Amino acid sequence: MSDARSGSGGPRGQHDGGGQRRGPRQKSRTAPAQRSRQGSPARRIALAVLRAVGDGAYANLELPKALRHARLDGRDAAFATELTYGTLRMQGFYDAVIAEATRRPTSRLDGGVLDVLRMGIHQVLAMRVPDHAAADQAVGLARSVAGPGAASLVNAVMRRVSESSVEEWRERVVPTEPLAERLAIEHSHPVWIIKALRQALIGHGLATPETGDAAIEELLASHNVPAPVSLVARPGLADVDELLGAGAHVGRWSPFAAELDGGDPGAIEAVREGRAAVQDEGSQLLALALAAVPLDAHEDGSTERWLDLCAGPGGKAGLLAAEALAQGADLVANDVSDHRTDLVRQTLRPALDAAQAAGRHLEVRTGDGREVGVDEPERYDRVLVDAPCTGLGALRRRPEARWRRQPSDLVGLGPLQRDLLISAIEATRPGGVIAYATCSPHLSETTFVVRDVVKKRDDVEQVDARELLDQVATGDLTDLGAGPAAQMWPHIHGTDGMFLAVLRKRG
Ligand SMILES: C[S@@+](CC[C@H](N)C(=O)[O-])C[C@H]1O[C@@H](n2cnc3c(N)ncnc32)[C@H](O)[C@@H]1O
Repeated sequence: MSDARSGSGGPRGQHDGGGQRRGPRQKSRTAPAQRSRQGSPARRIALAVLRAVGDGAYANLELPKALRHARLDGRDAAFATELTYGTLRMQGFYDAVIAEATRRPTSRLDGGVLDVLRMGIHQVLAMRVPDHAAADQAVGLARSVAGPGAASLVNAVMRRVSESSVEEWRERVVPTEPLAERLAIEHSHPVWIIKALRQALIGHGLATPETGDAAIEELLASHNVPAPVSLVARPGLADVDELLGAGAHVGRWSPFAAELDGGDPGAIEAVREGRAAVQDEGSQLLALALAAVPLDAHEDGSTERWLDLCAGPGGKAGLLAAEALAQGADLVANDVSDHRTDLVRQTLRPALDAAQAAGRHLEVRTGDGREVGVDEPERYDRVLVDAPCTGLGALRRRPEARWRRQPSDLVGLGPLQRDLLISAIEATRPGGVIAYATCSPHLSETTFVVRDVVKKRDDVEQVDARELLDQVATGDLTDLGAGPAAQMWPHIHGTDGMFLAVLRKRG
């Protein structure tokens, strides 16, 4: 289930998520009065997912499972999706509203009741659900999770919240300064992320200290808008026209992209068969840029060998495999985790079949990427290091990530990212290229990693990743930063916040 579904009309209309618009054949098994007492199916699902996310689950995995299990689709599924994702995104703002309305910190509320309130407020302030319907349902849910006492508290809070508009609530709970604290409530992000992203906007050369405040505000706002569902038609396996015929429209940057305005991508045959997939366009461009770097042919006429060092779950490997097949190259897709390599195998299934039929070497393997440089020195022509990172560039797709991530995550990731890049360089033959990528613009995971590694070596030079991306893009791709690395941004390019640095090993 993609969050683009949530933007598709249903939840923003007069639908109240109570299942009242079901046709006679789709009747809920519970009677209307009982639905209100316990909350509608869509709301119960949203609450269950929020509770699971509170216990460490991922909304994008949990929600589709819950929707399938409850056999919810159409408008009810869209309602549950918007309710879940929207509530998670705006949690920071809603908690400020709840604290003001209850005159107590949210930490003093039961977790289930807090989630019920956040959901109820999202319906009233962001989904145009009638106040009485949102309140009734919230009361029903509160009673079922925490008993009658909680129900009357929720009733009182919902009534108080409904008395003011979202603008009035903003005026009441958003501080005018300092900037980070204002943005933290208004755009619902932790302060440390706001500060890090502002530094990243300036550090990558998109903003200056003078324009940084406006730029960070635009970026944060973009994280609260559901991301489009970008599809990739894997070259040689599917055609963009096939996706357009299934209702998608042409993508913005990638020659293999199409975009869905709504609906379930799994309903498209090419996606079901793995010939096409959901993939951010920035992600597509990174893989294409690495595949397109001009390289001298091997003197002995042997084929190129490509390596995807951190391949799981296989998004970029899917595109690299298709490009490798088209160019007559071999590819190894590696990941440290068995589970992730299983996912890569699934993603690459059609490409594995095609490679076998063509007599090409396409291998999926499990291994620690930090050891490849020692085990296979100078073996590969093109190496992708899509490094494990905080994912701060993909916050619009992972609504809970902003609350789950901690600054301490960077401490463990930094050495790993550097070791993986060093190993990739060791594994690359002289004259070959290494692409270092992250779906985070954080300077500690991007520029600083590349700078630290490059300054200690005399066998690599950085090439202009912006030019490479622009060459493979269908449109005029600008605003990628000061170079030679490239940084894409959701609020500028409509992609995830992908970083790419390309190194060439001296011949
Ligand atoms: C950002 S994800 C890669 C995404 C992938 N390239 C794609 O497009 O679908 C990072 C991956 O690095 C893997 N990883 C973490 N540590 C690793 C290591 N030491 N060696 C190899 N892979 C590692 C993780 O398991 C994770 O699958």
